[in-house]
Amino acid sequence: NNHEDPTTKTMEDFSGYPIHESHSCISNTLSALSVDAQTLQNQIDELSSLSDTPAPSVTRILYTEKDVLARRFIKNLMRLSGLSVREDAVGNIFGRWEGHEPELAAVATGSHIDAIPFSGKYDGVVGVLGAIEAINVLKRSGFKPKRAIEVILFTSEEPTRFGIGCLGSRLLAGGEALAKALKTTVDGQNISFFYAARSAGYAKDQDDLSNVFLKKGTYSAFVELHIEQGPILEEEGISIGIVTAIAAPASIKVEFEGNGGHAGAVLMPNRNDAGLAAAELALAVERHVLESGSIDSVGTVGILELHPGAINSIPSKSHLEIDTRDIDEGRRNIIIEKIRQSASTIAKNRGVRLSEFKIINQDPPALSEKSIIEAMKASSADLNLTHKLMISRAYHDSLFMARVSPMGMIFIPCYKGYSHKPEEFSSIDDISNGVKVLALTLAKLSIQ
Ligand SMILES: NC(=O)N[C@@H](O)C(=O)O
Ligand SMILES: [Mn+2]
Ligand SMILES: [Mn+2]
Repeated sequence: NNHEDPTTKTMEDFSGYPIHESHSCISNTLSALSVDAQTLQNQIDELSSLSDTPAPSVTRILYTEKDVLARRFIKNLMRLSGLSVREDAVGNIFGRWEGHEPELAAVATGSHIDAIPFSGKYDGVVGVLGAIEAINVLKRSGFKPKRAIEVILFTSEEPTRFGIGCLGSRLLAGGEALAKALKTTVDGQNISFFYAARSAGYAKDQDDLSNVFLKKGTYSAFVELHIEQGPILEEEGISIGIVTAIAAPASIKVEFEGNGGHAGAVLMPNRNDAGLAAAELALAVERHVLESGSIDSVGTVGILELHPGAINSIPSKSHLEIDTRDIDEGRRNIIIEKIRQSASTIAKNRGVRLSEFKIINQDPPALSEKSIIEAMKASSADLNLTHKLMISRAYHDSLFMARVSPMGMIFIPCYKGYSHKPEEFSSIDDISNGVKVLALTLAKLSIQ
């Protein structure tokens, strides 16, 4: 063993990597990285067919029949890649490639396969199928990890069915409050979380989800590959985005109740219209966001429902769901307070009752780990791929994995930055570049 050789010693001190092991195996790996692009594209296309809406749109909601079929599809691919597969009580799925020092904390990667109504086939999916292919790439190159590498399929990154995003990763990160809340959580059809989970084969004999919580130090690093969901990389012709921070998301549920009544017979001065209260609040959300004076503040009313929802009946109830985000948590919280104030002012002015103003989640932003950013930058450089540092305005499971593990994210370009709609698209070349950077980054992190 060549530790006696002073020059080698310094290199090891300098890089912190055991020279012989790292550089040689990484450089060998580097030269042998080949992505099976056609197979990967076929898998993306096949998975997109497991949808409750017609192509090119994809709709795949948590614990539905299509979701269960898609989960089976992923588990098969994990097994085909020689990974040992396990699932937890809410359906987070783990595929493990054992390392030659299994007692060390593993390196993890992963994303989600659930898709909001009428969305595209790349959001989340690239980070799951791409992660499995990244392991295939490393295996093909003859690389042997020291730390185990795990691919995670996170349950319900999208908030569609039970109104809370990143349900699986929040629980992995020790979401006590969420575990408690899920005992009484129902979806829009009044189906309980546990009934739905059991119909999909999860949460068999228990509703105590504390065993989903990850033990501290389970992972030494977590890296997620994802489409940018913005136009920057495509516009600037850059291949790889290295995420330095993830914006802080929050969501609010609001309900107004008024008197309702006949659209013809009730005169305007005698109305307490819950629908107009909702409309006024929606515009107030936009105003308060713009008042922040920062381009980084955003606010969306993505759900606005009126009851009874009849053209000739004055809305007696209205339901809004508000999504507001910012990379500056303080600035976002000021917006939330302004929205709360407006809701009660509007209710008073219009003589309707503010029957609910509930903050569903109000999460802090997350910062990527410096050493992982360095590993992603070095991997991109090693692969001669242009790259830039950027922030994520969309949230991801990484936002919560950052609570229990050093975190990093790799972005790839997507067509016009489209996402959450059927026109969402990333080329297989861009996806393959992302898979290579992910593979090399996982290799570097797994020999640390
Ligand atoms: N990445 C992504 O689309 N996450 C969403 O759930 C979101 O709303 O940001
Ligand atoms: Mn999404
Ligand atoms: Mn996503």
